[in-house]
Amino acid sequence: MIHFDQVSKRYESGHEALSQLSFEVPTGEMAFITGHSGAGKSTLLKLLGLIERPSQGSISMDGKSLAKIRRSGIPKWRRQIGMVFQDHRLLMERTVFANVELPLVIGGIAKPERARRVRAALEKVGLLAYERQLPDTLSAGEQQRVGIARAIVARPTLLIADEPTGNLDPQLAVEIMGLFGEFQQVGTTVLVASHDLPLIKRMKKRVIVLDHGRLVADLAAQEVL
Ligand SMILES: Nc1ncnc2c1ncn2[C@@H]1O[C@H](COP(=O)(O)OP(=O)(O)OP(=O)(O)O)[C@@H](O)[C@H]1O
Repeated sequence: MIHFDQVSKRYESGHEALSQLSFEVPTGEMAFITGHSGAGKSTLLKLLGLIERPSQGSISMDGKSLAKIRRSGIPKWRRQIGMVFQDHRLLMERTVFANVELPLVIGGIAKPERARRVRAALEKVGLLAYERQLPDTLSAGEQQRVGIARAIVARPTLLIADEPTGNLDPQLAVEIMGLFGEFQQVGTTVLVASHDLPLIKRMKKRVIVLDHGRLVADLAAQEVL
């Protein structure tokens, strides 16, 4: 269970990106975070990844307060979270295999186990045949799938994705969102920031709507028409 309790985030510029945000996401649920540009979607996900800290309020996951995690504990925290970005942030001079392997290297997983898990993750996103290639020989959609494989390879309990389909054509976007749905089906909690309303409606998952940093609507999956 993720719990945001009266969370506000004011950047050093003085801008309040999130205001008194409270909501819960049960373990294993998939939810979209939507809202206009600047509504605070990325900020919300950054708080979960401990890329930013709240100015007020508290965030917890499975009863553990994120405020208690110090700087030295951040790498360990991030190992249980998979993060996907719009600009996938792949290492272009490393192979697809090496990119996906990276979180496992950082996590100290032994080599044979790494190879097994990397191949399982690549198979999941349909890219096993590409493991020796460099990312820039792949299409945009394929590169995004490498980013997703990297995010799930360490079997995170929480997957967060910030506009993961922003650069993709509609058909590819549907496929990528479908992949997130599959991860949810195997028990991962999935939070996706997106402003692609037609695609969100199609997915029929919970939708949390932000407006100028405030939560203005929270629709259960069955309310999404
Ligand atoms: N590091 C920062 N310093 C100052 N202000 C910031 C910072 N990051 C974000 N903001 C501001 O906070 C507000 C929320 O930004 P955020 O990126 O969370 O919105 P968003 O909903 O993800 O927008 P978009 O859809 O355009 O990515 C915006 O007004 C933005 O300019």
